[in-house]
Amino acid sequence: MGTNAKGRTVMEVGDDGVALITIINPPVNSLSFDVLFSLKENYEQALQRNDVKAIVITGARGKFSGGFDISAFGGLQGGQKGPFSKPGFVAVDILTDTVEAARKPSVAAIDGLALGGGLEIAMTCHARISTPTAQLGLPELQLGLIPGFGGTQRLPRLVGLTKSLEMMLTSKPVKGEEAFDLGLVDALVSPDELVSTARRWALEILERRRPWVASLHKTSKLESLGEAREILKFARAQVRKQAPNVKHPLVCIDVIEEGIASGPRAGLWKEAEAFQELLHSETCKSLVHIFFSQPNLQSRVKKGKMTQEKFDKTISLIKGTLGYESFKDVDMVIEAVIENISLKQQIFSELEKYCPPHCILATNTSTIDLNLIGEKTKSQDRIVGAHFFSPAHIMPLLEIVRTNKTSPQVIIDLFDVGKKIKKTPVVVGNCTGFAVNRMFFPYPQAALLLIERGADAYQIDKVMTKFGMPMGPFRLLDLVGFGVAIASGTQYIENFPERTYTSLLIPLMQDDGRQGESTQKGFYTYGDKRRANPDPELKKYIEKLRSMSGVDIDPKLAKLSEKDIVEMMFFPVVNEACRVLAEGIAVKAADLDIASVMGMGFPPYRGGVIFWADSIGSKYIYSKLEEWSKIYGGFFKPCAYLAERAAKGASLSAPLDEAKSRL
Ligand SMILES: C[C@H](O)CC(=O)SCCNC(=O)CCNC(=O)[C@H](O)C(C)(C)COP(=O)(O)OP(=O)(O)OC[C@H]1O[C@@H](n2cnc3c(N)ncnc32)[C@H](O)[C@@H]1OP(=O)(O)O
Repeated sequence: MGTNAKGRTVMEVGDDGVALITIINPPVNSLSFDVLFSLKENYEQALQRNDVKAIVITGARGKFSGGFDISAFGGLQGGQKGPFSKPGFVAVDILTDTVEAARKPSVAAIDGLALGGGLEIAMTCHARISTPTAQLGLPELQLGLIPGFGGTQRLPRLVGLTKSLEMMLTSKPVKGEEAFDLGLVDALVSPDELVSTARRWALEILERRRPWVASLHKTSKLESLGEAREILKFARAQVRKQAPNVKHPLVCIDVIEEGIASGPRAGLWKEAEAFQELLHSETCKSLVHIFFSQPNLQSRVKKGKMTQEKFDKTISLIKGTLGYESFKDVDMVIEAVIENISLKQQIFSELEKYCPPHCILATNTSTIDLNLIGEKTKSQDRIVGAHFFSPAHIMPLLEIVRTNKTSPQVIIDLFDVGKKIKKTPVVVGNCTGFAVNRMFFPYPQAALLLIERGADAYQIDKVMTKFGMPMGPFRLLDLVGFGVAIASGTQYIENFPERTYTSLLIPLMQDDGRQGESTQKGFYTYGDKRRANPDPELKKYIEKLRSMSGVDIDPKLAKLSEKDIVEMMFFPVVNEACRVLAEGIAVKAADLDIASVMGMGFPPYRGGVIFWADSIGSKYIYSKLEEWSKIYGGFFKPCAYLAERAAKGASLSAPLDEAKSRL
């Protein structure tokens, strides 16, 4: 997890009288306590030495710094004390009163990354020189925090309020080129000229041939207080709409406002206090857990819009064909036809005939057991699941499914392809639904169970989006289409009959020509711009269903609170996730957390399904499921894993010693 090396800075003083301080803490030169102490020591020494006229700060191996060492948050959250737990020690004592206020000028020489605390150090320097491709940003909000080393005060003063809000609230970095246009950096140079230019620049500042700017006191880019308040008001409204469940973006806006209204030093103190408080929040703990659970983050950081040129080039690489002739030279095939076992079996027999013997034969099935798909071939060592999530160009997860016959080389090659196409691959074992769909199959089923007994479909969807899901279960069923929902539901009925809730509502609606969004009618009706409108006719189908099945309205379910809905929707998901863990389909709980966030859109600030469940406690979840299973049947019955953890009062994520991993 994170950086284990403690890190340091080194200082070399050149004949030109410039002290070059280099941050060294691979792989991203994060700012551990040791790095910060060493930076402070070297800085103080540079200020004292008579042979030092100016200072340049840079990072080793082409990376300025990836920011504060995130792996140290755990210790701080656990109550670790030290100088850094004193609010303002770094932001005010070191960076503002020592570096920015120094009698000797400093310049930051930035290549690779200057993120979070890294950029905040650079902004306390009196100028910044960057390479055109470096990434500069304050991504702290993606960790449930706000910038803590003065970033909330200096960024608005360097790039203006609107742009700084955008950079902080979206956590997206800008490239050196854009940073130059914005005024965040003072010059762009190639990596081999970086340090020499920065040295010269620092001396020119000393000689007053370049401006000596303390960013904290710069005012030229700031709007008047009245205008600033309007911009901040608009930002607050946006944040309340887009992220209603988290408070740190609003805290960030408050802190920025304090600096504009009461002066930057007051802003620094407010920032320091707010940072300490947010560090201990559940949101921060959840998002840090997600950060360390994912194998590759850069795709998100780098994600940007595609240029027309890149689009044209990409499209030109795609070739269509109606036969198998051209398959003789391919290295990998990913089959993605509908969920029909005999069709898939036929395709794999044909692929085996036409593709070369080394070719990887992958299927994008979301539910069907791979052993069945490959049953009619002799190539079972090359058969693997490459399960992308809809919409595939947006959802970052790639579930790589292996059977006990898939060769390790095939897994490694597919993993490599996954990373190359900027997905987050997670290797899972083979079973119906694999890890993600299996864990989430109770999600729409719980919703169907509830509405048949009197709950309101549109309220359920609303509560789920309020909880942070991208959409509720009924909107999701409309999106995937009733054909797919019935096909995958059939897989669960056949494989897990004792706990699959069988509802005839969707077939009933389908018989009436409703297929979901594709026919503009499902649980919702759809007008222009894919807008989903609640449909009063839904009642008619539910009543018909009740008369067919004999299920009555349950007065309790007809007036569920939001908390009840969340629990009845997600505890069955947690229950199935426990089975997935117990069977070794996923190796560790963190894989299910990341898979639930990246594959199903579970809110990252809740840390993933298992992390969230552990914040509630296995005992409570078990007792609720047990209670509901007595009333509503096997769908809610808690599994043995959950029962055991609840009995021991143990967390669900603690490593499993008894169950053997299938991987
Ligand atoms: C007080 C301040 O305001 C507070 C802060 O500064 S909070 C920190 C702000 N910084 C960030 O949020 C940056 C987080 N890091 C990233 O976005 C990406 O890691 C990156 C863009 C720097 C590099 O991406 P990429 O090249 O894909 O490499 P990636 O696999 O993510 O990271 C390489 C390793 O560095 C670790 N790492 C990256 N940034 C780190 C950080 N700030 N602290 C500790 N470890 C970090 C990763 O966990 C990973 O470790 P691993 O190899 O053991 O899994």
